Amino acid sequence: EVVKVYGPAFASCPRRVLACFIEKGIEFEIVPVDLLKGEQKNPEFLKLQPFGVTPVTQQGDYTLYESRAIIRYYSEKYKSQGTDLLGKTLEEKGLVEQWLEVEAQNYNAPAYDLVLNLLFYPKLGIPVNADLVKESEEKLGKVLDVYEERLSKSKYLAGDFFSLADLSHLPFNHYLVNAIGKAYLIEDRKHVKAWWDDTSSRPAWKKVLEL
Ligand SMILES: N[C@@H](CCC(=O)N[C@@H](CS(=O)(=O)O)C(=O)NCC(=O)O)C(=O)O
Repeated sequence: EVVKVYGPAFASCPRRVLACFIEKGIEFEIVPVDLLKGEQKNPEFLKLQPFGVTPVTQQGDYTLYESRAIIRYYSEKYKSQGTDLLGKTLEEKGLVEQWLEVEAQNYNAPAYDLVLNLLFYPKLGIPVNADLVKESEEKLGKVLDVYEERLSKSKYLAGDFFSLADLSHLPFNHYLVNAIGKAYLIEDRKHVKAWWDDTSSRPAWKKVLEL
């Protein structure tokens, strides 16, 4: 049954879900939500997502929000098709969960603050918080130093297989490298760069960028 994805196809968290769906061959339909008009704060939308952010998914009468919960649920539901994104053994699954949490708890906030300040605020005429940009850049650099060490021993974050943990980084890595002039954070780290070059060249991710 087709899964509805509420959210703009350019936004990072909807893209996290779309990348998963394309890797898994899950049929979806995008329901646009105009963030610049603040549609995500409409009463209708808040009924779906009380925090007023995108994405939300609906399949039949099953509604889910929080992009990382969505990709975990659908990767499990459709584990027998498309790319295996969860790992095979319990130990592999544990490492996928660990690096998904590292992304959500350590990588996301500094990456999000950089993208918000350097990409979206200028478009919305909101002043850039230069101190926060500097702090976020330093914080993200330290996080990526940990990734560099891990990726010097392992092709992907959870092991020798591409997983949700790697996929979860695609949207913000893409903006760092291609939209806000912070490519050096990725490209000056040999193994992080190799990881980015490999994961961003996946056909599924290229399809997301065409949506
Ligand atoms: N934790 C949420 C975050 C979702 C989120 O912040 N979405 C942003 C867009 S983006 O970060 O994915 O680009 C949004 O809808 N922002 C609208 C708003 O903040 O009003 C998730 O992972 O789904």
